[in-house]
Amino acid sequence: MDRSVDVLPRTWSQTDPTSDLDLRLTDTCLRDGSHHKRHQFVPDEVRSIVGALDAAGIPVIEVTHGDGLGGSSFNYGFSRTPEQELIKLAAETATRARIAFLMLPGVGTKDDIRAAQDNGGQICRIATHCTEADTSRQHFGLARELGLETVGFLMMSHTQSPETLARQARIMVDAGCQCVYVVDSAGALVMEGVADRVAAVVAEIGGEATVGFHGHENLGLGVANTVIAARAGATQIDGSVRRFGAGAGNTPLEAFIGVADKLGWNTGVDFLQIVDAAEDVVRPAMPEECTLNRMTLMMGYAGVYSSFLKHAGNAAERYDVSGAKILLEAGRRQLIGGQEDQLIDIALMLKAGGGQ
Ligand SMILES: CC[C@H](O)CC(=O)C(=O)O
Ligand SMILES: [Mn+2]
Repeated sequence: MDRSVDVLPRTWSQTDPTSDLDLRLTDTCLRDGSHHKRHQFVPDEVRSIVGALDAAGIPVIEVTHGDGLGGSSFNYGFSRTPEQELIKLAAETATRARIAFLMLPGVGTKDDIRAAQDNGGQICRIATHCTEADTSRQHFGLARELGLETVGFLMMSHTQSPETLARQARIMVDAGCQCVYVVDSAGALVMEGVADRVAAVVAEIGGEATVGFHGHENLGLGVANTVIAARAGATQIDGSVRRFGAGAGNTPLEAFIGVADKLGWNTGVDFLQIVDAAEDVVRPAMPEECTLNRMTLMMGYAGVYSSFLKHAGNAAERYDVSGAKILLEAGRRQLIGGQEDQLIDIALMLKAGGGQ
């Protein structure tokens, strides 16, 4: 059956130099969505989500604790099902998709990478704060030695200039990274800010490695930012079906796929199938929709790491202070991943009448 749908007239895109892009998509609802789910995925959810995304043609599916390999802990929240078990299930379920896993140096270890590969993971994504790429060297080295495909994540990219990001991307590529992502962890970037950063990274590493973009929806710009990232040269694109991710969620992948169809870009994903998967398979696994609200908007506005949302909400409730004010102060302090405990510090300061 021909499932193609009529798309808008392409008056503008006919003159667009990027009108025939081949993009490789990664769905991250089983990793970034783990933050939203408080790391409570169960095997049946992984089976059904991987089955549906794989059938629709999503080429890469990321599965890990939200904070990456080894993230299940008191600090970040314990996984209901061990992540290695979920990676194994995902790999057994996928017929075409490759399974990716994430690790943050210092949270996971090299042994975790080995175990993830033994369980069927094929793509090793190493995430560092965007000024700390040098901490990823040994992990890229090991991943390449093991024959894994490698991806680097420069998190909180809004905090640094395009030139700094390009230099950090160079460190990752020299260490063995095959694709560097500009990661808008806080959903704080506004279109040109994405384009400039992606373009600078492409100028530095293009020809040796590809460039990716990972967006968050905190200012409602996930799809727009991702489109402009692709126009600037990003060929690997992250998103989460139904936005299932931290903060207000990730770039909604099904919406991006529809937009890509209209622009004549190739994703290899069947739009009608992915829309059904979003509604019938992914949504039921979500505790609630990922929405724009006071807290998530504040994250984008103040530039706060999306995975802080639940931690800030917990601190606000526990100390009976404004969660939005906690986030504003977290943005002012430019907190980075691993500093979740400072959210409690901020809550206590607000409770004592400080920072009001
Ligand atoms: C804790 C890792 C983080 O969630 C990675 C990521 O998706 C991001 O920085 O946006
Ligand atoms: Mn993310």
